[in-house]
Amino acid sequence: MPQEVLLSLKNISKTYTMGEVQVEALKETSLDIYKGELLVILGPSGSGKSTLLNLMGGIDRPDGGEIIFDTRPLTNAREKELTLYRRRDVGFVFQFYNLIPDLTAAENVALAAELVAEPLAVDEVLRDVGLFERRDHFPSQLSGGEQQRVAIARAIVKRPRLLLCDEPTGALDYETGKMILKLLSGVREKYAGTVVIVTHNTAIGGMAERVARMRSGQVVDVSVNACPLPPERIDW
Ligand SMILES: Nc1ncnc2c1ncn2[C@@H]1O[C@H](COP(=O)(O)OP(=O)(O)OP(=O)(O)O)[C@@H](O)[C@H]1O
Repeated sequence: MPQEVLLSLKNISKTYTMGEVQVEALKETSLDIYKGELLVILGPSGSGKSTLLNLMGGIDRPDGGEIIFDTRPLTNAREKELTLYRRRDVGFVFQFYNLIPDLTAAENVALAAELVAEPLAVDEVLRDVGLFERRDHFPSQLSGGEQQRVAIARAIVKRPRLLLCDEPTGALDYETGKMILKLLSGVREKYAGTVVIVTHNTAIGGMAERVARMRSGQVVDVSVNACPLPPERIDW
């Protein structure tokens, strides 16, 4: 059965200008993301992974090319439309959690829930990530792994159609990193979402259904993983 495309990036370019210097972060590159898949994007530092993820999530706009979410073109969308896309359709998980420090775990999640018409129940999601008991703790009272679990809860409470994770294990030790990958895999199964993970850690590619590899601003290879491994079986 042909797979349906959720997000299509066609011939995307992005150049950053810093004073006199221009950095071509993406060079006419293309990638489709299928509905319901777990896609891992691998590449060395500076290859353009985060830039691509930010464009996917409507955080930034390309200089050239086309981005289509389902049937909606995002490339020339008005700012308001792009804001609604970010709020309703996309969940983000970043390397450094980005929680609001003076809100508790539950309040961080509840704030995100307010952005959408039909969120999941905050307490249910906190249970899913194993943090219900610590719902009234502030980020500074939580470990890195726990903060990342709150960040995942905050992302999925909106029931996003697309969950974008930028180096979600990058700041965590091996065991905690694996626990976070297991959690991402579990929430994806429970909520049947589409998940994209960007990382330089090639081992994480083992759990993906497809792996896209980036080099120097381009997706240079996309491969299908016939037997994705459960997160507990990957090693680095
Ligand atoms: N806001 C910005 N301003 C200027 N240059 C930028 C900006 N963001 C990214 N770049 C440059 O664009 C290129 C691609 O960066 P990007 O962060 O997308 O790569 P990456 O593969 O995610 O790298 P890393 O794994 O180190 O995060 C790099 O050369 C980077 O220095």
